[in-house]
Amino acid sequence: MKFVDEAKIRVEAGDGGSGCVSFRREKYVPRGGPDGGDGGDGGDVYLLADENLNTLIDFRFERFHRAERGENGRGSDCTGKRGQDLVLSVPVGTRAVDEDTDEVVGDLTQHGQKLMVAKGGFHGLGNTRFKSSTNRAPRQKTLGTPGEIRSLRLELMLLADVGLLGMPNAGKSTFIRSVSKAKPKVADYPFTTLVPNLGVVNPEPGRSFVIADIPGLIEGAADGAGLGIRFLKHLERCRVLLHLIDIEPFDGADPVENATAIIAELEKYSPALASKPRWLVFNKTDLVLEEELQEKMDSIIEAIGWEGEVHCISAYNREGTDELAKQILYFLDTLPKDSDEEEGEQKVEFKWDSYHKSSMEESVVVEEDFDDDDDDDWDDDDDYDVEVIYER
Ligand SMILES: Nc1nc2c(ncn2[C@@H]2O[C@H](COP(=O)(O)OP(=O)(O)OP(=O)(O)O)[C@@H](O)[C@H]2O)c(=O)[nH]1
Ligand SMILES: [Mg+2]
Repeated sequence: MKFVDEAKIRVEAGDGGSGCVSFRREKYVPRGGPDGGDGGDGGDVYLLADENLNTLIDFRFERFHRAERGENGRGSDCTGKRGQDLVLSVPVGTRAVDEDTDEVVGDLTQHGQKLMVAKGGFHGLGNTRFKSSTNRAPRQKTLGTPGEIRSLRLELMLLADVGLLGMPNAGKSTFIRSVSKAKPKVADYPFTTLVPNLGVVNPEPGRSFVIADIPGLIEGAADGAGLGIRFLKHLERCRVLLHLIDIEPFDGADPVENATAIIAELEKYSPALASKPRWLVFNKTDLVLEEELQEKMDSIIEAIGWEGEVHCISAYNREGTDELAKQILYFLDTLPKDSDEEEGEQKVEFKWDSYHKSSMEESVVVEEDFDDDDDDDWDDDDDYDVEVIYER
């Protein structure tokens, strides 16, 4: 089963700054030569893989991203400043696809990997560059070339960070509805959920994780009862499991038996999965009187011999759910990352240099109405047919 998070964005690299036409004008320096500086290159747009991000949710809210334009050149041989690059952080595993051509721009597979997605325009040349023995007062300059504009589709194969475990009807789907935008079906009968659902939880701006809701387990699941354990494999790559316990099952079942059954099935299925960090979450606390709640929880915890973390929520009323989501986020931060050993920035080759060559060819302009207040005729042969061979 594929879970893909997707976002469409538009990236615009900065335009190159234009060259300048200017002449040195100074007392006691007659016939000062050309001194128009070059423009600066436009900034590029990069994607940077960041393992601290899990989803593309932020890109849904902010779609347009633009790098800085290069400054124009100025007189006195001043070169314009290069435009600043724009670096967009994306989760590791993101693939960038060009929306217009469906070409894969690149995959970001490792933390720190950097991919150029739009190249900044090249700078224009100032008139100093056109100086020659036959044309000592050139009035030519070139404009900067436009930065590349690209519509991108970012795709991310989602891996759930958090998996939900529990009996049918424990309220797993209700919980995922309360903390994310996912809307799996909720109903008061067992096995409402037949296929896993993923939800993106966004407890703090710019930070999020993915939670997976799988069909409920029952006793004997490891041997095929109910929907069996075939969905447990979806939890294998989760980093935390939440075991939801219905504190007041409406069919009168004993929460202790339910909880032990789940733990037993989990251990039977895979000791590795059973040894993952796991939190106990009591749900439907609204059905129990407040003064009895603690006592009830304590007795269940004692009966199953639980020593790990415990939380209580009412998924239906959204009580304690946001708090729990935040705690999960902080806990995920403390876990070691897969890629801790292999860090380092990697640049990926950029393929579209030819794009700029073509736009460069059209961009030589001549500044005809340049206000040259020096009326001497020391070099007035308007020699405009200067050949420009643009090289970086
Ligand atoms: N009173 C109360 N009812 C809840 C709460 N959370 C869930 N329920 C109800 O419990 C029933 C089952 O909820 P689901 O979210 O479908 O349970 P599930 O664990 O996803 O069940 P399966 O998909 O069948 O495994 C629904 O009728 C919910 O309205 C809660 O906090 N309080
Ligand atoms: Mg469900």
